Amino acid sequence: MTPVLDVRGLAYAYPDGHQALFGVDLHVHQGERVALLGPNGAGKTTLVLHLNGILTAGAGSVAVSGLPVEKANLAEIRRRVGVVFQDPDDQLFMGTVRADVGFGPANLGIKGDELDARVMRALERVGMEEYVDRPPHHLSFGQRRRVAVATVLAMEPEILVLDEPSSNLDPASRRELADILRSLDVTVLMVTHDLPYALELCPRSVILSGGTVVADGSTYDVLTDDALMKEHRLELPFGFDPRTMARPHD
Ligand SMILES: Nc1ncnc2c1ncn2[C@@H]1O[C@H](COP(=O)(O)OP(=O)(O)OP(=O)(O)O)[C@@H](O)[C@H]1O
Repeated sequence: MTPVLDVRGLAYAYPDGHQALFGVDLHVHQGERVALLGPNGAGKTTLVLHLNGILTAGAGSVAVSGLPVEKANLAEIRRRVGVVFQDPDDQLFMGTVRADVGFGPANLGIKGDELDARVMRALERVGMEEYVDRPPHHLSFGQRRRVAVATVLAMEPEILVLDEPSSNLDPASRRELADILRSLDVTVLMVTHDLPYALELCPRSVILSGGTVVADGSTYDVLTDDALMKEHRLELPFGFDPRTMARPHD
């Protein structure tokens, strides 16, 4: 089966010469939810920026459902790969929630009732349909993050990539977003430092460290490998022990 996301030997140096990725391999199949973990500066954001062609591979390749991420395919790649950035304000810039969520599909030529239906469907999936005619800047941070997820869902992507989805959310909003993400029938790659969130949501975790993949396995196995965790500066929150938790993915 062709992976939804197929990263092979990806290497990248920033223009200043800093080599951020050294031959990364990552294959994600349809319906998987995968956490991308790793210490600060590991290269996680650099990797994510290659998935929808914001950065171009120095060496190696990235393909989404068999389509190479390259200039000629960027419009289609950006429809297939929905990236939810850490700061929702990077994604919301229109006067109303409706206009923001409809922006991407409208650019694909969708209009009228079909556009309205797409917008409402995406907002319903994140529980924000009541806010459709509100200005995004009047919403709370957690509500703006949900709308940012809806802007991406409205494109009906094949893979949803989330950068730190739980950051700055209160515990109830964090839980509600987890419920939303679990309910979506979409492949998910989630960059996070929130290890309990990774355990709760993602059966599989990949650790990126120093620009290379150093572990790829079940989230439970990764988080309970004390030597691996220590070596790559990953720490569980005080008092949190996966061994004593219900194992959500068994
Ligand atoms: N524009 C840039 N120019 C030069 N080097 C950069 C640039 N952006 C990032 N880097 C470097 O590339 C490396 C990887 O950075 P990246 O942002 O991908 O890490 P990260 O894993 O996402 O970190 P964090 O967890 O802190 O968000 C770091 O050493 C960083 O300093």
